[in-house]
Amino acid sequence: MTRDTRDTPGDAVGTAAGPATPTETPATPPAESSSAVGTAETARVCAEAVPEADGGAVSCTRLVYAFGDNRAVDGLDLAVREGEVFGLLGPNGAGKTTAIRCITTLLPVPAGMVRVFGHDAAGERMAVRRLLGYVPQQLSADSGLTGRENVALFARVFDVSRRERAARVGQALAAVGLTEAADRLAGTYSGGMVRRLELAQALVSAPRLLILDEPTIGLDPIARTGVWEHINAVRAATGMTVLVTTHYMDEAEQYCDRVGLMHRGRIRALGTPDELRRGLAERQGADTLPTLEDVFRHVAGSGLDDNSEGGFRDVRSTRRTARRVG
Ligand SMILES: Nc1ncnc2c1ncn2[C@@H]1O[C@H](COP(=O)(O)OP(=O)(O)OP(=O)(O)O)[C@@H](O)[C@H]1O
Repeated sequence: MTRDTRDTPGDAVGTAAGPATPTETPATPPAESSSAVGTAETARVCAEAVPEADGGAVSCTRLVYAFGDNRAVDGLDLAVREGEVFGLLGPNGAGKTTAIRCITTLLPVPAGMVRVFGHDAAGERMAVRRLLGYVPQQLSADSGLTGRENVALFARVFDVSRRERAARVGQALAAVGLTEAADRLAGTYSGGMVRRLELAQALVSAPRLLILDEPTIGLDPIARTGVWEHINAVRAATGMTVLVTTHYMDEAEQYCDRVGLMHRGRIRALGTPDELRRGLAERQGADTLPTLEDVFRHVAGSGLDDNSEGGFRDVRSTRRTARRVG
């Protein structure tokens, strides 16, 4: 198990480390993206894709983030409501991770606006970081430490008081079902246990917003279910908001209150999984209810077929993530 240097624990919890050094040029907001799938059909499906006025957990307004000429996030409007599980779906290279890294303050906000519980991610970075827990795609646990030591490390970075620390670490481990394995080296954990350990690391600060970037990638179905059960149990107990990216449509259907289908840097459709499926069935006059994947294909069109936005880097990243938890 190796550590990926793109997301260190400091990055992941976002208190000690500054944002990742940008290797990109700031972008200006797009008038209207040339890459947009700008059909009337899309416009109808996207009718809801406008941020709510206020009071939400996360709000992105015309967020743009570019790597050189590549607008990874291209005028993103997104509103996540307090207390919901919101799924950000999209093919490789859709811009999900980049958007999330702007929301977590690990990347700057070159154009547009990002707010987390009303705090400006550009101007109030520390306030934003204090409110969130983040499980990145890349490994954020150290195989040479025990589960308890890993979570304790995050508790220190999060500035959990020394008096409370041991109890909070124990609670976080218990919340993800790792009490018995807590004093074993993380290097001996299964893929599912590693993911639950990373969940405990993110939960130790009792965040109001938990952000998970592909939390179940590379896990078998039982381990995937286990991760979700623990997320849901914590959410039920605390009322925290969850923002999750996933490629798994079945997970989105089962566990997300609402989903945003992202493609080429923007949300192309937004709603509950059921609303999206029924909406497409109505538009197509279909007798049977389409799947969420059908909705996605309808919205993203041919862009999904060749994964045109997701090149070598994206595939490599996905495989590496899958391998390291497998
Ligand atoms: N550090 C980087 N340097 C250059 N280009 C990048 C970098 N990170 C992302 N990109 C590019 O930005 C675009 C969006 O990538 P991003 O990782 O945000 O997509 P994603 O939807 O999260 O994909 P995946 O599902 O594979 O994680 C892609 O074209 C990608 O190649």
